[in-house]
Amino acid sequence: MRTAYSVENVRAAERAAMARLPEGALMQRAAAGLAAACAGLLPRVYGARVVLLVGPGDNGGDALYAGARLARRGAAVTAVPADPGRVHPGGLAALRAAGGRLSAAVPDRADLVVDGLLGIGGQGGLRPAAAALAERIPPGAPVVAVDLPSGVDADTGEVAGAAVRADTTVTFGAYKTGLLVDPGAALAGEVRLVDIGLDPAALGTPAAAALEDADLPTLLPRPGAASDKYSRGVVGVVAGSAQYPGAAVLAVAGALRGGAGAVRYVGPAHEEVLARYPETLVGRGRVQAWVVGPGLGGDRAAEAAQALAEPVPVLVDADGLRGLDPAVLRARTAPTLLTPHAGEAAALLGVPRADVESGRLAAVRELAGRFGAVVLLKGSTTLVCDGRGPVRVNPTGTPWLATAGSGDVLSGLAGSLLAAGLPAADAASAAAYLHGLAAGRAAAGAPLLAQEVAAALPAAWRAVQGS
Ligand SMILES: NC(=O)C1=CN([C@@H]2O[C@H](COP(=O)(O)OP(=O)(O)OC[C@H]3O[C@@H](n4cnc5c(N)ncnc54)[C@H](OP(=O)(O)O)[C@@H]3O)[C@@H](O)[C@H]2O)[C@@H](O)CC1
Ligand SMILES: Nc1ncnc2c1ncn2[C@@H]1O[C@H](COP(=O)(O)OP(=O)(O)O)[C@@H](O)[C@H]1O
Ligand SMILES: [K+]
Repeated sequence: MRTAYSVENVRAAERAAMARLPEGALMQRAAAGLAAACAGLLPRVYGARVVLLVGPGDNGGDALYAGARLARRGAAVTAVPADPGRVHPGGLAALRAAGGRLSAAVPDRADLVVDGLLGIGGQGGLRPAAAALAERIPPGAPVVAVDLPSGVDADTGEVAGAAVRADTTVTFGAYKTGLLVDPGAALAGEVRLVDIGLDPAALGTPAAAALEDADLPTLLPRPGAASDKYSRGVVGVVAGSAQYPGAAVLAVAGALRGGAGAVRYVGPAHEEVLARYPETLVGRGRVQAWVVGPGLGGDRAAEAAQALAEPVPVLVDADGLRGLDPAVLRARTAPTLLTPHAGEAAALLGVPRADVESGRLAAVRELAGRFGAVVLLKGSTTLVCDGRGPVRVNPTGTPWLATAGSGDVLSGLAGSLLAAGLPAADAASAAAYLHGLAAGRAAAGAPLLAQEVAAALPAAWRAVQGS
């Protein structure tokens, strides 16, 4: 599990480390890691044109000390301060002593740009002087962000106004939440973590976590020698309509690949479902989890209400989410998993869709709290929140997944894992992980059909089991 921490917790761990280390040691470690990463990105350090964008705080200090190291190896280093009256004095002296120079304007050409405008001390959108420098980055120059791309909120990934788009982010001591969640994650590029000697215990509880391949084998169900189809779990799928029969087929496809022992389909599209998947049971009966919503069409609160009245885990998606009553969900004893995309989340919260897109972390937390449910918020970074532990951020996937029906496959898959007995947050995050992995493999750089995501699930499952 890759864990990320709040600024408050990172600051606390830094204070604890600083108390036992000589002054400036942490910044020197950060600068050494940063300089090494920059050197690795340059074909040759000697003679390379390196531009440092330098903010007024310690983030600028890191950039200046790293610049000094590169200058000592023969790079031509130019530092451009956002505020010439506020520059880290020690860093500036080090850069000057190493032969680096200061400039008021961003040079037109650079082999590497180091963004040291703002780190975890950034508040709100970039102020005009910093924004002006960010906008002057020479096109095509690789950009390395120091700790996080300036303009990205470290705790939420939110961006208010201008921000730096980095190819690589070198972050210190611990991942910050904003590096995992869009839009911040998309601006961070490849994130590298430099160990500066923070005590993991001093970091406290993570704010966010992302599964890795190695986490999956312990989460995914595996039938034992004595298993039968019922003990593996039966998942019921209430999906599809005359208008959207395909949603039923796709949700059943996901469910069949998800580890339950049997899939029971309830709805009008049974002929289409059976034609494609004769393995499916048809009609109501006992289940260990319900999936309600994909392709139901219109306002179908009644279907959702019927499933929610049973004391088994229920996943509610798509049309099933309309008009959901928080009081009904809060009164349930079995887990509820909601899987909205940004538009559905906005409708549930009564806010514009753009607010959810720009504040995904806040939205998923608010939904989980308000509905007393586990919430999987779909999108470019899928988030899972159970209202208690760290928010899970899904690291797999591809923009090719933004194709009709792929969410139906995800619902079936997650519901199947619920039926197999996984806790709702684990079912949701494991499903999102496998779904994204399968999509990436199946797309391989070309347009993707939702049914191909379902077909690629077994290979994704095998791949993580072998990790
Ligand atoms: N602590 C440690 O042990 C270690 C810390 N390390 C490094 O320190 C970084 C944190 O440094 P930091 O605390 O000095 O904050 P930083 O990110 O440089 O920004 C603060 C400055 O920016 C300004 N400012 C704020 N918002 C702004 C905006 N929107 N637009 C424009 N300006 C804005 C703000 O101005 P003020 O509000 O005071 O007027 C203040 O002057 C951290 O990310 C890591 O890189 C590493 O060396 C490892 C060891
Ligand atoms: N830009 C994107 N990058 C990666 N994945 C995406 C992106 N946009 C959407 N997705 C994923 O694609 C799926 C779309 O689901 P959904 O919106 O419910 O579509 P549908 O209702 O057509 O099935 C979700 O798993 C979502 O996380
Ligand atoms: K930065």
